[in-house]
Formats: sequence, structure tokens, C-alpha cells
Amino acid sequence: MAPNQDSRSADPRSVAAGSPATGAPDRQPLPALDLRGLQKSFGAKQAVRGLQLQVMPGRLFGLVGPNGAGKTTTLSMATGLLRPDAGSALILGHDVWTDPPAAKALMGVLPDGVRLFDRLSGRELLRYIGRLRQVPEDDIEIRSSELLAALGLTDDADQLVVDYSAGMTKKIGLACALIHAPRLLILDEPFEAVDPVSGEGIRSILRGYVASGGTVVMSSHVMELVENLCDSVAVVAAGQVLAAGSLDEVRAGMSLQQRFLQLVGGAGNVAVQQGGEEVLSWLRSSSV
Ligand SMILES: Nc1ncnc2c1ncn2[C@@H]1O[C@H](COP(=O)(O)OP(=O)(O)OP(=O)(O)O)[C@@H](O)[C@H]1O
Repeated sequence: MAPNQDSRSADPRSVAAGSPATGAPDRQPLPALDLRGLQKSFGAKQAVRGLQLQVMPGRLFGLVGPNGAGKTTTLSMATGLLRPDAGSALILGHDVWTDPPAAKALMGVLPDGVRLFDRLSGRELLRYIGRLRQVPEDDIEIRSSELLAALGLTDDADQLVVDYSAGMTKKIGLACALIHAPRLLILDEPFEAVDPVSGEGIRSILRGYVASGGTVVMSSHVMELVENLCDSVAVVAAGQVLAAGSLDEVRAGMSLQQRFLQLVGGAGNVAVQQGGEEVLSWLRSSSV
């Protein structure tokens, strides 16, 4: 499904000031996602520390980082689910926190631990979200059927979402994020719990979406997946961006996995040695 082209061309802020040389308007695109100095603490824990990130339109952008790095907290602030302590989040120039209707109309969101109206069937849920997003009734039916088919959910469309498996729940959440053909998709771990066949279907949907002008920002722990799917990436640790740019810039001649371990500090052999001491030695069969 192509992103909503009408709203894109209608956005007056997508045209910058006139060019002094030609008098013609510059077509400098606004970032699809612009995170400026985001901060969030939970008690004494600083989860996100002045995080800066820009994602330009047409990117398939991967956000990677170790557990507890602040990815979900960042994406929650970027999508209006969690209020930042400081900083701002702009979607194609619209501030998520001062102009939520405009910003939210432009994005589709798959949050962490999707909380859906699970007493509806998959098809009913899509109809509900479609209406909420003001999609015309006829389009809702057509889009719902296409999304259910593309995600392998047609046979389960009339089953209650509460009875869906984890992977099916992830897929119906993704369908909900797509139904209004947003211009930016923000997806927290979209491939988690999804089987390989469905995963291929999702990759194909995301590639097609980006090829038609959409932008995807997705978090993942799977480096190979990010490396094969994304064209740009940011490595986040301790609530800050350690590196961001095109995949090749960030990889710097290594695999993404190697570069990730270099940036965040590999813990691969911690079970063998720590300060020269063998740790977890009691787990080794020779010690039993
Ligand atoms: N609601 C909360 N209350 C208290 N602490 C929180 C809360 N949400 C997140 N944190 C803390 O903030 C930090 C960042 O968490 P976050 O979930 O954003 O990390 P993450 O990068 O998404 O991790 P993972 O890869 O494990 O999903 C962690 O230390 C976490 O314990």
C-alpha cells in the first residue's frame, strides 16, 4: 500500500524558503523523524539522555542497541505514547507533543507489547482502527482484506485477537499501523515472534512501502535482519546515539554485528573470563 501521497504534497512545510539563485522554491525535504535532545528518567534511572536523531524520508532505518539501551523509551516518546522530560519529536515538521493530531495522522505505529482491543476479531479491529484514522469505509474493507492476505491472517480474520498467538498479534498490530497508508512507520521489534514465511511477507511489504516513498524506523536485536533489510542504522546505548548514518558508514568495513560489539562493548566471552578469573565455572560439566 503506497503511503498517502495527497497529504505529502499538501504539506506546505515540505517546501523550504525560495532559492536565491533561481527564485524557485528549494525542495529540501523535512526529516520524516527528527528527535531533538530527548530525555527521560524513571526515578534515578536516566533511560534516554539528550538523544538526537534525524531520519530522512525514503529510508528504511534500523535502530539497534543492547537490552535497556533506551530504544523502546525513545520510540514511545517519538510516537506520543510517553511524554519526554525534555526535548522534542517532530514527524515531517509536526511536533508530536504540541501538534499531536497532525503528527499522528502522518505515522503508523507498532508499539512494544502491542495493546490492542483484543475482544474484537482481527477484521473488526482493522475496521475500528480504519474508522479511527478516518479511512473511507470502502477502502477499509479493501485494505483490510489485502493486509490480512499479505500477512497470512485471512483464515484467522474472524477469530478474536485475544486468542491470537504472539506472532499473529504482532502481524495484526502491523496491519493496524498500515491501514491509513501513513508516511512514516515506527515499528518496535516488528519481526519478534514472527515465523520465517510471515517475516518474508513483512520484509516485502516494508520494501515496497519504502520504494513508493514511505519511511520506516524499526528497532531490532537481529543484526543480520537489519543488515539485509535496512539502508540506514543507528546504534543506541545508555540512552544516546553512538553512531548513525547509512549502513556502510556505520559498519565502517565490518559486519554490523562486529561494529555493534565494538561500539557497545562485546560481552561474548564474559562467561569464560572476567579480570583473568573464570566465571560461572560451576556451570562447566568438568566441575561437577
Ligand atoms: N516504565 C519504566 N519504569 C522504570 N524504568 C523503566 C521503565 N521503562 C524503561 N525503564 C528503564 O529504562 C531503561 C531503558 O529501557 P528501554 O525499554 O527503553 O530499553 P530497550 O533498549 O528498549 O531494551 P530492550 O532491548 O531490552 O527492549 C532500562 O534501564 C529500563 O529498565
